[in-house]
Amino acid sequence: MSLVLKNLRLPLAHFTLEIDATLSSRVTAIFGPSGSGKTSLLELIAGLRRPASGSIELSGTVLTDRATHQFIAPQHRAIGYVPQDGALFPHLSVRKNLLYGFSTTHERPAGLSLDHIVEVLEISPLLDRSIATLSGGEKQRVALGRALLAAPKLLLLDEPLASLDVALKERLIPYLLRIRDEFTIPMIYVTHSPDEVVALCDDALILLSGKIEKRGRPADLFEVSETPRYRLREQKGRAE
Ligand SMILES: Nc1ncnc2c1ncn2[C@@H]1O[C@H](COP(=O)(O)OP(=O)(O)OP(=O)(O)O)[C@@H](O)[C@H]1O
Repeated sequence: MSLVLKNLRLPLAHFTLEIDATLSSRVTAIFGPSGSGKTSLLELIAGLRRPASGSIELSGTVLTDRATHQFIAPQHRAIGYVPQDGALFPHLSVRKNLLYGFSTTHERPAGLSLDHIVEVLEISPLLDRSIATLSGGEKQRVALGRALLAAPKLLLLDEPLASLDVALKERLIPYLLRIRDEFTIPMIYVTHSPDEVVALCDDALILLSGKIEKRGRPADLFEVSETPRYRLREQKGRAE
């Protein structure tokens, strides 16, 4: 996967988002303080917003180019976007939420079946429950499952663990590691947490007032005082 963000500009309330970067890692972190433009950047990539100038190309396909007036609508980008709140349909069952993404796609790589994703995310006991009855962590797993079932070429995750308590975060990290390692879907992962960057990501962009302040390998950008617990749990094959 190669995501080329070329001279992208998007004026926001207090600054202009200005990004020029090529992303090609398995998991790229976008890290930065609140209001630094992380969600706005994901929305540009998803096609929910249009840049004032610049272009976005995903593995050779132009998604947006202001100069040539090209613009592929969000539903035709093959990009899975899990916004901060998960955006599930609250009145539908877990199964129906999962199948919503499933029914809109045609091509399906091996492994991206309903049964396999339900197994990986351990959500089979939840299938007939309504979304309204789920905990925060269960909803996050269903939102991930729904996005995966649409067989995206790229998965955008906006602070998927932000609203969860520490214990639940630790329980969900192994599921994200499984997604990273079992499916070959690259991810862009927005977070405020250095721990999550180090546990999950191969490349990290630090955003400040809409500009890339720093970029590098997570271990070079963040101090890790001890081996992350997340990794140890994954190696034991535990994902409770
Ligand atoms: N539609 C908009 N028009 C103008 N300004 C906007 C718009 N949407 C967001 N902003 C502003 O742009 C800045 C960046 O917002 P954004 O949501 O991208 O930040 P963020 O880094 O994702 O923040 P958080 O970590 O709090 O979610 C903020 O100052 C926000 O108020």
